[in-house]
Amino acid sequence: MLQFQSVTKRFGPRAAVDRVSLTIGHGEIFSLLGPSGCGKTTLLRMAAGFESPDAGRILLADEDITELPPNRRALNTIFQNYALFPHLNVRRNIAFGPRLAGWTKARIADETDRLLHLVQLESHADHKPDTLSGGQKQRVALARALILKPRILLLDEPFAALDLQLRRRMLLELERLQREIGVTFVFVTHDQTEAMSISHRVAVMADGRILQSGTPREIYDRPANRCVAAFIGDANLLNGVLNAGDSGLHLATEAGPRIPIHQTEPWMTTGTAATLCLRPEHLTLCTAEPPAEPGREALLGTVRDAIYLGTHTQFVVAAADRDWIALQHHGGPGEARFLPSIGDDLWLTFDHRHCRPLPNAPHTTPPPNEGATP
Ligand SMILES: Nc1ncnc2c1ncn2[C@@H]1O[C@H](COP(=O)(O)OP(=O)(O)OP(=O)(O)O)[C@@H](O)[C@H]1O
Repeated sequence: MLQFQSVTKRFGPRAAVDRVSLTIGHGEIFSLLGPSGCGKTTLLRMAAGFESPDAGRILLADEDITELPPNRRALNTIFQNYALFPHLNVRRNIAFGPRLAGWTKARIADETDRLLHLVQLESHADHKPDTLSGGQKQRVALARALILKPRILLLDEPFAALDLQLRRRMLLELERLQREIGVTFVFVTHDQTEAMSISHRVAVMADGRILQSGTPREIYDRPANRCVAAFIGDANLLNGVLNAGDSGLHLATEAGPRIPIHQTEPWMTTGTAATLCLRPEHLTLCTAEPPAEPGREALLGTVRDAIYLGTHTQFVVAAADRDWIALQHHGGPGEARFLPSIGDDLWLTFDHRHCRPLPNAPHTTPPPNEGATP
């Protein structure tokens, strides 16, 4: 549906977007995720036609739109500040685009009613924007964009100004709309929870480049490099070096554990500095020293911190000269789980199979025309 082909945009000497290639499919909810200044908005503005690339092409349903002005592109953009007309009521705000496009009165009335129903604002049709809540304004902005039936809706941090509960409701609403009308949504966000919870696919950006694109699960379970692992979710990231030993390639970490590598990848050469990624839920805490087991690591440590998270507690455990993050589930009713207190000595164990060796450099593994997928 929307394709970026090696797109670059410079502001002065610096590339805000650097040779980005990306394909977004029809009906997808796709998120561009990354830290502030990584180029997400610039990429979105180029799709909308508000910026033009210095190099590369942008295609919409196979048509080259790189040089098309914004009003000739079959897409619509919603920015964070809603941009509703304050002097028009909700109904007239929604009907504004169709009026300008010269639709008949009957068609405008029908379609406006349909959209009011879709965003569940029938009872507010006569209200002015300044009497609406943030979430209601956002729904009007959505209806106003959707009435023109864009093939793609671009949303730049649309929910940033909303509180957590409203944001959750809006995300559910968007998912419902997507199911009902099949529009392709492209989101820009720096909020990984938002991106991971709603998107079919996510592209993680840094420094104008796409580090990885894939489903939220792929990105969480198989981050392409250290930078992605650090940005998405909590992770224990251990520095190390790849070494060839008697039993094959392994990652010797500064913290001590030597992790055998069973599946080698092209970047894994002896002497290469690398990172070991171990997610907190894969660490187990126990009071007694566990029996030695091949493929399982056990370290003696001390609890330094505990954060209660409702269903889980997150522990920070000092062991082998570093801090480890471990997530312990509280278990169901009647289940007695080991939940230590700050200052307790304990054993921290993990399985080598849950350790993921990652390249340190961000751009080591991208395939030719796409962000790096695992
Ligand atoms: N019109 C402009 N003129 C000069 N530099 C710009 C312009 N627009 C963006 N930039 C620069 O390009 C880089 C990428 O900006 P962009 O707004 O795309 O980032 P972003 O990832 O959307 O950030 P944020 O999440 O903070 O909005 C930044 O370094 C920014 O300062």
